[in-house]
Amino acid sequence: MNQFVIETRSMSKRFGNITALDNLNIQIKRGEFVAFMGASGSGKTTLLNILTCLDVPTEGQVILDGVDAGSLDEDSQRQFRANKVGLIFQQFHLIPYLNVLENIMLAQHYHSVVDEVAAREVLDRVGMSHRVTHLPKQLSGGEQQRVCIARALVNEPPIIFADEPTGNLDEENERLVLALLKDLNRAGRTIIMVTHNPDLGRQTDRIITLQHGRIIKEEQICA
Ligand SMILES: Nc1ncnc2c1ncn2[C@@H]1O[C@H](COP(=O)(O)OP(=O)(O)OP(=O)(O)O)[C@@H](O)[C@H]1O
Repeated sequence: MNQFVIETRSMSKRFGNITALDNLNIQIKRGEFVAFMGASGSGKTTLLNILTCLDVPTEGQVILDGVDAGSLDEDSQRQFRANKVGLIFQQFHLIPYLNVLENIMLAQHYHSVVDEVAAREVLDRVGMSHRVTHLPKQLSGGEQQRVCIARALVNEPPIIFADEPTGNLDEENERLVLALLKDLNRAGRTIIMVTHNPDLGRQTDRIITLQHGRIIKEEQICA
């Protein structure tokens, strides 16, 4: 098996005459926890969109779990997202009129089969089993993010993408969410996190800093 779960080869993305990503060669090992950092407009979101098959590069290759993403049709891209990827967002994106348990079961429904026991188990893992019948608006930001982590986990994806996962949280919840991500990483999941926060970045294995769509710095973090 290829040791890299994600690889980009001379990959660029242009929007008209704007170069959002410029000739990127990135290799992420299975089980790594990597932080992408960089100022606003440096290309982080564009990169995440491409690595999750929501967008395609203009040039170069993206190899996802050994498969050339350029060779995937739309259906296979959807399957890749459903089977391999869990997404955690800054803005949570929970369905407001579904309760906590239903939000998790909806993610199961889109993936395969609905299994209430498994849904409750994953909520237990993030410490949210006492809030299953609450609506998202009845939860604090930290609690909502824990539900999002449960939703990202419920289908057991090998790769988790977290886009500013603590951007809307206070320090205590930031610590809690990061601890959860670290636990998942220790359990073998690859985690790719976009963050503006250098303190968070330093708690991963590696920080890759982008500027104007290029890598300007890579730091290996020693625990
Ligand atoms: N759909 C688009 N059309 C045109 N230009 C775009 C599009 N998406 C992104 N860009 C441009 O590409 C560059 C990179 O944007 P991107 O959103 O990836 O940056 P970012 O690092 O995620 O920024 P932020 O931290 O503010 O979210 C910017 O110059 C942006 O204006």
